[in-house]
Amino acid sequence: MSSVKIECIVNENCKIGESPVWEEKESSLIYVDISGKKICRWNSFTKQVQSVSVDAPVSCVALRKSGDYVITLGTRFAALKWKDQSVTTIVHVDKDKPNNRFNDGKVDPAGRFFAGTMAEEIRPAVLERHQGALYTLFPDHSVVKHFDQVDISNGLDWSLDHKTFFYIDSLSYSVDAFDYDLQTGKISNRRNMYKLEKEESIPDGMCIDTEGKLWVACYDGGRVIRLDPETGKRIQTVKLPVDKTTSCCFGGKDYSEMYVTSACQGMDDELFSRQPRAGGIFKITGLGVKGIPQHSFAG
Ligand SMILES: O=C(O)[C@H](O)[C@@H](O)[C@H](O)[C@H](O)CO
Ligand SMILES: [Zn+2]
Repeated sequence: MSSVKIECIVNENCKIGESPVWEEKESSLIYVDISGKKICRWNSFTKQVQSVSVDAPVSCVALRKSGDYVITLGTRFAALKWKDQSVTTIVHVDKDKPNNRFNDGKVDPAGRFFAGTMAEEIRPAVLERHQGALYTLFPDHSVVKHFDQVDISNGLDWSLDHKTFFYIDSLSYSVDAFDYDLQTGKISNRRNMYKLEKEESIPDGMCIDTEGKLWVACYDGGRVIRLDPETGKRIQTVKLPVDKTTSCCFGGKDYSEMYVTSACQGMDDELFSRQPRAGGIFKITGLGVKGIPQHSFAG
């Protein structure tokens, strides 16, 4: 019955590919290579990748209402103008933590940019613990810290009714839920929604589909899993030909395709020779579900 097909659409070895975002107006997939320090744009018509190099780890990219993009660069929220390849700092966070950098981020349904930080890794998943925090950049460029003590700030998306915020601190091996107040952007009432099984390894990026189910990329698990937040159960597993799957988003025509980023940093030669597509970008078709367009930062 299943006609799930997986294709490597960008056969380049991102060190840490992350933050895939479908940009409808360009029919393109935007993503970053965190330690490769670049923002990339894959055009679905030409199949070509353009990129902008920056001077620090760039951990996520989001669309901006006024056009162009917002990014998290080192410990800064910044604006990126694609044409002139110019980057301007909006706000600096974690100023007292020189070893920190931002990690995953996403824009909420009201146009606020959420992103969290972490200590720089010594090697994958090995880092000074509890150094990260979760922040929101509001459209007026003010910043709020929601909580700290985070290991690796990841995941994040909102339920379709905007009443729940889903979040991952990777080293907790769980997907958490919060109550969400869309009016204020406040989160409360943290609880565990799903605990990863051993072979699923480390939860990383995630996205929601039009049925309200969550798709989580499993770092070192070589898969994306589909979770039902109502029951806290896994309902589907899709395996990929690389272990270090980092994040996922829906895109393409009608948002019926899933795009998955991956990483190769920290792999030894033996593993790399068995997984030469590590760090590539993958497209999954035939899932039979669709996603929703990403929100744009309103500031
Ligand atoms: O992509 C990210 O979110 C982090 O920046 C990565 O470094 C991995 O998640 C981490 O290595 C897994 O533990
Ligand atoms: Zn991540």
